[in-house]
Amino acid sequence: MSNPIFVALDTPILDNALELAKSVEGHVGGLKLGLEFFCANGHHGVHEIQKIGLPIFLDLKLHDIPNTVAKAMQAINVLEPAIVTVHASGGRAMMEDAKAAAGINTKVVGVTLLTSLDQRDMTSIGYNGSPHDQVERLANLSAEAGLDGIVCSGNEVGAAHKVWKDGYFVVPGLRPANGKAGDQKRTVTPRAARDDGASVLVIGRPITAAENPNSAARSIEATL
Ligand SMILES: O=c1ccn([C@@H]2O[C@H](COP(=O)(O)O)[C@@H](O)[C@H]2O)c(=O)[nH]1
Repeated sequence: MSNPIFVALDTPILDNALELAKSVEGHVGGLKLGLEFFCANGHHGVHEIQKIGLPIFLDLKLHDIPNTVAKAMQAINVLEPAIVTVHASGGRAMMEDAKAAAGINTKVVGVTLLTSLDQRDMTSIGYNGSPHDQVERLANLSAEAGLDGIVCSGNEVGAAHKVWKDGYFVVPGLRPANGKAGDQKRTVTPRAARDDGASVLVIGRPITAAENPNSAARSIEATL
């Protein structure tokens, strides 16, 4: 079994991202770069991180009209990311065009409901139903649009797996037992998410904000 942990290198400073990635490279299976890093460092930054030799997950959460998202996808194909995110709430046509524009070896996954949102937040933005309902609805739509999988919290990944047997499930919002949730509202442990069928475990601050990121990554890996 390959290591499912993708560490989230959430920093705008390239040297810090490189240092973090090198400090944990033996204990993670991939490196996730998000908006903070990409806006500050662009393609050059991604190329530098790629030199470490681990798969790159570009978590750009694209969300716009289909034409714009497809063009953005074409513009990042040269980086050959292993995984790219789009917001599933962008709709079926947007997801279809995103997948059609992506490179053959890139998995395109749809963000269903951010792990920083709970039932109360859903109601305030006008979504009906529970987080489970929303994740299932957007998992079905993502599958119909031809995506490879979804992003959801560990609370829903088991149910999503049942409705999409061969889907690819990316799970952030992970916290070791007694870990600080911070801005995350739907959290589970990495082990629970793995047991419920997560394909990728996205872990940021529990590793990157630890006093010793290498030993934090090692001890999380040991729980899997
Ligand atoms: O629903 C989502 C989608 C993406 N993320 C990203 O995952 C990491 C989580 O970082 P932590 O420090 O482990 O909380 C971060 O890069 C988010 O942008 C998410 O948390 N939830």
